[in-house]
Amino acid sequence: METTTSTASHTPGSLLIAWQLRDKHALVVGGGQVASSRVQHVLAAGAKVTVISPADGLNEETKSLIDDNHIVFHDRKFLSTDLDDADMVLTAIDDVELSRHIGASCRARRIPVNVADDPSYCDFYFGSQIRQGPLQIMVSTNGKSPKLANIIRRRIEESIPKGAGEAIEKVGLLREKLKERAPGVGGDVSKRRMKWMVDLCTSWELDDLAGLDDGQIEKLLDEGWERNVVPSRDSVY
Ligand SMILES: C[C@@]1(CC(=O)O)C2=NC(=C\c3[nH]c(c(CCC(=O)O)c3CC(=O)O)Cc3[nH]c(c(CC(=O)O)c3CCC(=O)O)/C=C3\N/C(=C\2)[C@@H](CCC(=O)O)[C@]3(C)CC(=O)O)/[C@H]1CCC(=O)O
Ligand SMILES: NC(=O)c1ccc[n+]([C@@H]2O[C@H](COP(=O)([O-])OP(=O)(O)OC[C@H]3O[C@@H](n4cnc5c(N)ncnc54)[C@H](O)[C@@H]3O)[C@@H](O)[C@H]2O)c1
Repeated sequence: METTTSTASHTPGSLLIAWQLRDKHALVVGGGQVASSRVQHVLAAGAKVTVISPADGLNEETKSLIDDNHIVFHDRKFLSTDLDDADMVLTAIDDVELSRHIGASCRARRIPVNVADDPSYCDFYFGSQIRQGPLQIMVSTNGKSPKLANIIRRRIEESIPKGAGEAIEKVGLLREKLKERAPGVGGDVSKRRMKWMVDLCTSWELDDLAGLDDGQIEKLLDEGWERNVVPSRDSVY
């Protein structure tokens, strides 16, 4: 009898988004190794971070994160009132019952929550992450295999072009200046801006974009944008 195999998954995936957490309140419950990784992730997103854990349960990394950053730290066990001003909750405690209780309370209050290692209580999962300046890459296996996410992430990391982060930074700067020269949303101005940016990004090498300084950015705009052409790298450098 013939059998068919399929690699297609019938369960849906997850929504991959870059969540803007700047100045929002992120509550981390726990102070061990997993908590320290969560704290680093939410700090990198510019969140206002609160950590709840008895001080004698903090590992060295979490301790230094608390010492070196603007983190509100409460040296005690979790209280339900801790959820009051939280925009996001991350639990990383070695108490499954309490973790689930916190997960369920967050759901009831519609606060997005991640309960480490307990997928059915998570509104979102963490993934294996790469950050190089403004470049952010996350590998998710949608809960199927965190270790493989880690391995695949390392391979991707090795293959990222060297100047990628710097190139993105410079193009970001250029786009800001371009929007100052040609402000407005939608319509012809947007169309022209987008076409010019696409042409520039596709015709220049990443390294050349990465090497742009402020003066060259101005030159690119004066001689390129204003004349509606994409100048060669050599004419700008
Ligand atoms: C990616 C990473 C991000 C991070 O946490 O920052 C992450 N787990 C990492 C490592 C890791 N976790 C585990 C191992 C042991 C080996 C293995 O099982 O593979 C290793 C590897 C190691 O330790 O080396 C055990 C584990 N994890 C979960 C369960 C429960 C279950 O599967 O039911 C169990 C079984 C517990 C048990 O058996 O008792 C659940 C989750 N772990 C997730 C994320 C979410 C899904 C991610 C995805 O979609 O792929 C999800 C669903 C929820 C969440 O926690 O957000 C980080 C790697 C970061 C990096 O190195 O780059
Ligand atoms: N997703 C992952 O990558 C991953 C990896 C390893 C472990 N885990 C899970 O994450 C959880 C935490 O792992 P860990 O290695 O950081 O644990 P850990 O034992 O090092 O730390 C537990 C922390 O919880 C704190 N804590 C305990 N009870 C508390 C309470 N009532 N209120 C506030 N804080 C409290 C302790 O002070 C301690 O800081 C475990 O449940 C583990 O299964 C997840």
